[in-house]
Amino acid sequence: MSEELKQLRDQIDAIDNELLQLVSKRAGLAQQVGKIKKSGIVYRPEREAQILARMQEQNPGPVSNEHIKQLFTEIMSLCRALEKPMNVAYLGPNGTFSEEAALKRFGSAITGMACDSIDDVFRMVESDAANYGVVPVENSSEGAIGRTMDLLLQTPLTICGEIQLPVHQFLMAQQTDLAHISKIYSHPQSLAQCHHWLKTNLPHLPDSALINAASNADAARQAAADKQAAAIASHRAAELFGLSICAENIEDDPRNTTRFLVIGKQTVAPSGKDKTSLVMTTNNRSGAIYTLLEPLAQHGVSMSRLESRPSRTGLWQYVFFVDLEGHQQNDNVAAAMTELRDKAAFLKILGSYPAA
Ligand SMILES: O=C(O)C(=O)C[C@]1(C(=O)O)C=C[C@@H](O)C=C1
Repeated sequence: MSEELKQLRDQIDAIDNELLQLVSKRAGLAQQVGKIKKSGIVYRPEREAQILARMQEQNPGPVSNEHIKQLFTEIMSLCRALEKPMNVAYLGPNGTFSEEAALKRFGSAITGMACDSIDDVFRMVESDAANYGVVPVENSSEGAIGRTMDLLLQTPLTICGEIQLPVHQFLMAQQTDLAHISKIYSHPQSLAQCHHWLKTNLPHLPDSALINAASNADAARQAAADKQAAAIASHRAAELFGLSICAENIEDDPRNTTRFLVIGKQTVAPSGKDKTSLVMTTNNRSGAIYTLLEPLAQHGVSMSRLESRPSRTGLWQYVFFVDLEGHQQNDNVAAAMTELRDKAAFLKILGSYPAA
């Protein structure tokens, strides 16, 4: 070993020793914080969001902000687990984007609970079998996930956070020669998201060779059992099922992103950069939606999302899902909510939480 290499490695060893001492000291402090928390609620999304924002602001480089965020998410994950172990439910099986979203937010020091359906994720949290749930709510190219929105309307749970996950799709099979692929399994949304790529790169495949699977991970499982089949799924699914990657990032829109919500039983304090989600109905008079949006404009509250869903209680009646900038404890949002309560036929605040 050259003298220069040895000196550099000696410095890295010394820094690792210091890092270990610092991480252990931090974990000890988190344990003390855990003992002070009388409510028993360990996870504080607003505090974690503030720490991550500060670390990214102060990041001197050369490590990217994305990697700094991952590193500190993982540090907080292990500190949290020392305060109290946490169960997080998500749409399974393992290897789905929902699992990836859960790990992105909570880090790896959690017990993941893969559920069979979005309904089951809600049920697990409602019955206290899981502390939190992670559910998809919208995709940038395919739109809203209707089932999640319908369940949000009924549930007593609150939204405690959001996760934006860039969705990269991979074509995977037991071998990498595209000419040998005679069918492709995937979730219908993923097949739709890769439509153009499939037509261009696998023109020999008829539409009947594109087979719907219950999830992308299930697609990977089926491809692992059939030499002529491929699957479109996440990179993690390829690892889990021992498949080779034939093509990467095959989604038609490279900005393709899915937004997930964290659902739980707590109200989250303001972080300084928050969102508030609510659902409301009009009294069905002409101009009624204008009446509902007017208080927002008057109090200078910006709306980042407006989505309508059939109400299921009457033909051509709708419920409106609205995301606002700000926390319900902020003066302008609170004032707009007070006015909205008078004007809306029904209003439910789903939660305020740190903006992703
Ligand atoms: O500050 C707290 O409340 C802590 O419990 C510490 C800590 C952390 O590791 O910094 C851990 C869990 C919480 O979600 C927030 C922050």
